[in-house]
Amino acid sequence: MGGTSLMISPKILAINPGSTSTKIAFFEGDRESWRETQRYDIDVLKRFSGIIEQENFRLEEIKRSLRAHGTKLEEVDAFVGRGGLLHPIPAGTYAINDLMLEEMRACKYGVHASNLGAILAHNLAKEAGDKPCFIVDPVVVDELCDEARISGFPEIERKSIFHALNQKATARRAAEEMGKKYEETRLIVAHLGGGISVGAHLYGRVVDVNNALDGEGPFSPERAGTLPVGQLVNYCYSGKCTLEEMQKKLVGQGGLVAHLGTNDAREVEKRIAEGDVKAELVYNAMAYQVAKTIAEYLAVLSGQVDGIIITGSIAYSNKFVDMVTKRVSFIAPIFIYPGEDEMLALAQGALRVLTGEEEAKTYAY
Ligand SMILES: Nc1ncnc2c1ncn2[C@@H]1O[C@H](COP(=O)(O)OP(=O)(O)OP(=O)(O)O)[C@@H](O)[C@H]1O
Ligand SMILES: CCCC(=O)O
Repeated sequence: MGGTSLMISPKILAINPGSTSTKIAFFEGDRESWRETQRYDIDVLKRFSGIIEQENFRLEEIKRSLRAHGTKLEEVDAFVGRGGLLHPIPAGTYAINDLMLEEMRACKYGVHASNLGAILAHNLAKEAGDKPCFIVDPVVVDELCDEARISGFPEIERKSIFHALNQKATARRAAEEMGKKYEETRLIVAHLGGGISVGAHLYGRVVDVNNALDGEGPFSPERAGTLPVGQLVNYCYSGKCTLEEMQKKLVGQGGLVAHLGTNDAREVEKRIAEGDVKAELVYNAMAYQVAKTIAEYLAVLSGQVDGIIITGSIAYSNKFVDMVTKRVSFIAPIFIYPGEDEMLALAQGALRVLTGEEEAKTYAY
């Protein structure tokens, strides 16, 4: 990959692939010049056997978008992609390397749309003239404390898989609002999206967090969350469904989808407003589980918490946020940051390296 010389206001292209879309944003320094969300028709995606097979298709779509915005590939100084499922790693900005690309392509640690982030960023960087390319705070960021790794079943160690990019970015933002450095704060961050992750941030490290991809934590619009394990085991052996069906029931078709047939929190609120009692109970239960998980981390942080951050798209809902905050506002001041700004977080991660504030880390496992 190209060397990284110090730059004042580098032009950065950030790429964030989701399961049915790719978000692209172009920055000069940390100022966004344009952004686009490319949404793909489900019938078009069906032509591909999996996420990785969509590489060339998405690449061409990104180039089309660059042309439409009058941005030449060669004028981009650096490329940054959302990182996917890799070996567990500390937080930070990583230079994209061959090992990472190989593992993402092979889906060695699992299939996730963000596996394409590094692959797309690398392709574009090469074509632009071997420019620097990075991933930032991928979903496998692992800063768990030793105790948090231990489950009561020695064959199974707890893992850290969560919305690291947005959790870290919003934690930094709250710290700044408090006039402190992120590394000086004790925070609890709840990311409420299609998946839900709640993390305990102790002086800049996420020392405990629910594994949002693997049946831990609150249930979410699409995921089942923590389940009574004995009943789960019995269900798995009941012959009622195959392994693949079970995996889908836990991630993708769990949570609100399983109870109410929709993953859309806005639709659920509409039904509640129309008097749907079941929708109300399930939605209340999701908020109850989020609040309960936040309160668990009060103990992780020994009762000293500077702030609770509520973020992700469901944080746009005053109704849901109120249901959570009424149970946890006794703990610490609440910061509400609706949505996520993963694009800015990606650009800022690249920028910290390009301006010399941080050194790019090397992925080597
Ligand atoms: N304005 C809003 N008010 C309330 N809920 C919303 C709003 N916008 C989106 N949501 C809900 O947020 C949830 C997640 O939607 P989103 O599009 O953010 O998914 P995602 O990007 O796949 O999630 P993740 O953050 O886990 O990656 C959905 O249930 C959606 O209905
Ligand atoms: C687990 C972090 C990302 C996701 O929810 O898919």
